[in-house]
Amino acid sequence: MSVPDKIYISYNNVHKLCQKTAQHILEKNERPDIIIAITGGGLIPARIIRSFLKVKGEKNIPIQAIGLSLYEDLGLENKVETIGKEVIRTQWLDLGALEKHFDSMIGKKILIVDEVDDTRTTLHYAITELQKEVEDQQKKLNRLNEKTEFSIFVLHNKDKPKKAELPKEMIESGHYIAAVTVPDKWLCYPWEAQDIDEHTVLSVEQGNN
Ligand SMILES: O=P(O)(O)OC[C@H]1O[C@H](OP(=O)(O)OP(=O)(O)O)[C@H](O)[C@@H]1O
Repeated sequence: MSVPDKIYISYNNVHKLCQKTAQHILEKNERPDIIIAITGGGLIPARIIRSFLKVKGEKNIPIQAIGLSLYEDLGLENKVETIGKEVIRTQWLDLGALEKHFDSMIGKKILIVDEVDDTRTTLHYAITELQKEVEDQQKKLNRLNEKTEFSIFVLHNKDKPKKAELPKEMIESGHYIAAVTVPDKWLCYPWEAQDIDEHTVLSVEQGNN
């Protein structure tokens, strides 16, 4: 069967992919302490997976949002080709708010959530900068021996050559989780739909419900 040019994804499908991933994370006993959503596409999956990661007697997992945009998407001129510089921060962690839950991010399990891993530029930037953030805290507090565990969850990983890498040990240890790997096609998410009823019908026809 040929792959359609556009892949339609319903809200139901997003919900179930989050549920499946949460079960997987809980089975591995790796419930995160903090969820970091990459806005805007990571927000809805982050909120849904939090419900499925809820455990009786435990507090809700705090969600922090970071905003990352690719230069090309912002239409800026003088684009610098260096990886990392292709991304700009439009929003960053609120460490003050996090400190209401924990003393720091050091030693915590941190789940980064986005909807799609396309060229991997955004995720590479996110993990690199978040690791730096923790290292800075470790140096400041002289707590260099504690291990902070980062994981990534995306709904879809596009099967294509990537422009940037993720840490090798993250992939090898199963801390990179893509609920589905899809061909390099246009992904139509429900939150972008102008006509959600038609969108849902199309996604059901493609089996994405
Ligand atoms: O793997 P990459 O090539 O880096 O692309 C993936 C990123 O692109 C999209 O963000 P976008 O900037 O379109 O913003 P949005 O999430 O607000 O839609 C998506 O949400 C990812 O964050």
